[in-house]
Amino acid sequence: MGLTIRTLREADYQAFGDMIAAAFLADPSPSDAALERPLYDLDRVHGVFEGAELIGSAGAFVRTMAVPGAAPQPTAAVTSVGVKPGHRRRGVLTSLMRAQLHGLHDDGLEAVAALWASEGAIYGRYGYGLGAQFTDLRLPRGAAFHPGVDVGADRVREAPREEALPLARALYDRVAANRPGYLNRGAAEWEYHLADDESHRDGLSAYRFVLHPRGYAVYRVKNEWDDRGPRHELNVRELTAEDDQAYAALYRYLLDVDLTAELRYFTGSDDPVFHLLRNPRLARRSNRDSPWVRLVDLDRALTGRGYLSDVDVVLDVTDDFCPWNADRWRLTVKEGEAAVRRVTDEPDVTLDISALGAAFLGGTRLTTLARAQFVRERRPGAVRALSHAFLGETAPHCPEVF
Ligand SMILES: CC(=O)SCCNC(=O)CCNC(=O)[C@H](O)C(C)(C)COP(=O)(O)OP(=O)(O)OC[C@H]1O[C@@H](n2cnc3c(N)ncnc32)[C@H](O)[C@@H]1OP(=O)(O)O
Repeated sequence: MGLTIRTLREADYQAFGDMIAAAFLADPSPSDAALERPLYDLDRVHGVFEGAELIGSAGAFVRTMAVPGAAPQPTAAVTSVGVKPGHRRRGVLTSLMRAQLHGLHDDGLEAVAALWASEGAIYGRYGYGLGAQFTDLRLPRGAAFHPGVDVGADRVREAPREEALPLARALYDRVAANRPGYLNRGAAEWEYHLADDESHRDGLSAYRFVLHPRGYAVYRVKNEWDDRGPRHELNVRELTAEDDQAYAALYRYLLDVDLTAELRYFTGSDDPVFHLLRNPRLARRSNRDSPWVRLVDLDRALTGRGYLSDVDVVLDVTDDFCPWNADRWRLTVKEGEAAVRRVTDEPDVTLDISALGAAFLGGTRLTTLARAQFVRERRPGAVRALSHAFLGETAPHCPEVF
């Protein structure tokens, strides 16, 4: 039977939830389906049907994402990608990715798409590059800071969710725009991000909220007792602060919670807490990939971010999946202003669109990608100059999975 592809309608929502659950080897959850419904604009979820049966989907939330040196950019936050078991390796995902990326290009709203990949080998073929890495960080309770650390005198206190959430939201809005990789969050996104009924806790406690006048943290506790007593694990969901003193004060508080043995936090790869420690070797860190970034429209994406230095290079870009990007482009950054135009000049650098996606948030160096043979230099010095211009002041990080 032939396959058809179209965007979803309200009547498809239940089948969509059931199909995604089946794809992720989970059981359908009516409460999750209700929680997630406000997040979706079904016009932006593509479905593949075999006859009347929905067998695959790919959605995109409309969000903005902070980028280096410029205002946040509208970003397609790609989500709910799945194909039913039994229908795989017949090209369904490829047809979904094509419909989605070509649709985004036609709509002209978002020049960039980003996603969290379930498996690392899936999205490179569609022009996504590894845009950031996050760190699974573990610190032992009580780990001391170096003697120069100032945690200030402001009180850090715990507060009920109803009191803490509005303050956390306001604070997040103030800082997120300047943190590459952070997404804007409306009420529905906050509800989803901090969903706290039993099924979301994975055996851990309810969320606890910690407030500082210029920051907040949210954590859960995994209870564990052994023959030497309590060895609870404090799982930080989010720690956000407006300045370095508040940041250090919140970490100090979390590191000193009685009964715990270890703090665990999926944090940014350059989280400065490593340098706050008197003995940095106490930190155990392992890095993972995500989010992955895809330039939907190269010229709009590259002019929508800032650059660390001026540069003038001709890029020869390949893009098998979105052919409108495959061309020679001159990127000129002068006094912080970027211009991008199609040219026929000899190229300085040859690269695939996925390398530009990887470098877009300012965390993955193009010089590193050149050493990994994703980027080829045609004019000596061109990759170094381009790589420097792309760097951000901090490593990008996306503190939420979408
Ligand atoms: C943003 C997100 O939501 S990430 C979540 C992605 N979803 C999941 O992981 C749920 C479980 N998995 C699935 O639903 C499916 O296996 C999918 C969506 C990953 C792939 O769907 P399929 O329809 O089987 O993919 P399709 O047949 O179009 O494959 C396209 C290519 O990708 C490759 N591919 C597909 N899945 C994988 C994978 N998990 N790892 C490596 N390669 C893969 C295929 O081999 C094929 O390669 P080829 O073009 O060289 O032949």
